[in-house]
Amino acid sequence: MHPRNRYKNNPPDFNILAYKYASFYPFVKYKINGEAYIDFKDPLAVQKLTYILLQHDFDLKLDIPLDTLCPMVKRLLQDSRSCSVDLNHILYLFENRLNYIHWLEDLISYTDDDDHGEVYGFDIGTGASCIYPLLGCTLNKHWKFVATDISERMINLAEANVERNNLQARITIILKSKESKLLLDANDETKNLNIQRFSFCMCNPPFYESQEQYEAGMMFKKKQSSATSTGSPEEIFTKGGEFGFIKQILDESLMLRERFSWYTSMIGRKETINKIIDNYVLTEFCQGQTRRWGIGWSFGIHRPPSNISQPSSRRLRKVGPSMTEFTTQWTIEINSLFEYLDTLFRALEIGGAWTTATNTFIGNAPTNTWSRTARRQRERAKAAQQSQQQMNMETDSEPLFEFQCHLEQAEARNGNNVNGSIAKMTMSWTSGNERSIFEAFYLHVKRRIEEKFGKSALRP
Ligand SMILES: C[S@@+](CC[C@H](N)C(=O)[O-])C[C@H]1O[C@@H](n2cnc3c(N)ncnc32)[C@H](O)[C@@H]1O
Repeated sequence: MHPRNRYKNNPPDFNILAYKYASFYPFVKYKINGEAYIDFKDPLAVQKLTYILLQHDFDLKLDIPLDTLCPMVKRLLQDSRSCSVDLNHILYLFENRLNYIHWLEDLISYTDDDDHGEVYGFDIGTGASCIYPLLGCTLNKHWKFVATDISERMINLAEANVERNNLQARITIILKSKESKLLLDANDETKNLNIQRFSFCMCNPPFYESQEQYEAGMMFKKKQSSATSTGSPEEIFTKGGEFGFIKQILDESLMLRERFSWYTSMIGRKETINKIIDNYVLTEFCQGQTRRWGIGWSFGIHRPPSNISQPSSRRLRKVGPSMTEFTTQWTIEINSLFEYLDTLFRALEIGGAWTTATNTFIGNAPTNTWSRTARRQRERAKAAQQSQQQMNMETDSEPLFEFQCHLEQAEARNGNNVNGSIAKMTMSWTSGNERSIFEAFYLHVKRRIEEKFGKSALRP
């Protein structure tokens, strides 16, 4: 939690809140030991708590229908499976919103934005609550906001919340169309804004691309939700998912450049981080006394080997991209390793072939067959007698990733004496979108080799 987050080491006290706010009192229950709690399966109770916290701690008044994305209610409904009180859980989403605002405060304190008296923020997709502009303006008296949304209903509700807090002079709300740019657009109301420079744009994008992606995401979560989502479709879904949304901000930033000091966005799905910032390369050019650096990035899926993507200087590697090659060696004969890997790749339904002249397997993974979750899903699909056609479709699509596995033989030595063989395996990621899937595959292969040849066969 951000060190300035007011809830750090200072969780809200239900007793005080119940005592102070008569409308909250009916929602507070007591355990035998006197501990106060609220029933998190009751959306009204959670919504009430949100309102009371905003009022008590930020002097903000909010009114949001339950079917819109109330800052905490939606997530709480998805996650709460028991009535037990977990204060960290209650505050989870709310605190995160505060964390985002405090992070922006930190970011712009390192630019000259804070010196100009007025700071302008741009909230893309402000939602019914208009929560970021309201919190931002309450915590920072010199901040102003432009807040947008594509839903007329959200815009009306957001405007009402701004008026409720008498912040119309500092928060401008603009209805956008789905087709228009996310930031400034010559064809909508943003063209009338007389603001030369925004200190930041911020965004809590709709995370998912489709109902299927949303359900798959939920399936991967360990704890299944029994409650249904209260978010309306446009809050949860967007074409291309959050990656598409953020990539659009990135594209627009290339045109707008310094009109915004910082372009920022919340990311809801960890794999999006890799997609956005993963495929870049960094190098150092040294010529005589002159030192220069080269940076390159790609929206494609090809992964250059580490000697090209990584700078050679160790110090610079800290800011370089993550490794695409992993090397391990064992004290075994190369032929034993070759035979075992050949069988293993077949069992894992890996496509590709060995180039025996170079001891290199050039392969691809059509589907994830190695993770426990994937195995369970496949078993379930088989049990549900998924049609053969569906199963084929899975394998006909683009592979998850492509890789090379190169084997080398070396002599194990003890001083000048040769006392065995070393087989060295280098696994390289050559193509694909998700680093984590390739890494999980590599770790699986490594573990299986160690299971087969025993721990004693580990690197000398
Ligand atoms: C996940 S909600 C976030 C709401 C609010 N900012 C919050 O954090 O509670 C995403 C919002 O983005 C809006 N939205 C979707 N596409 C948009 C677009 N192209 N331009 C602006 N807003 C958009 C949705 O209507 C929705 O209100």
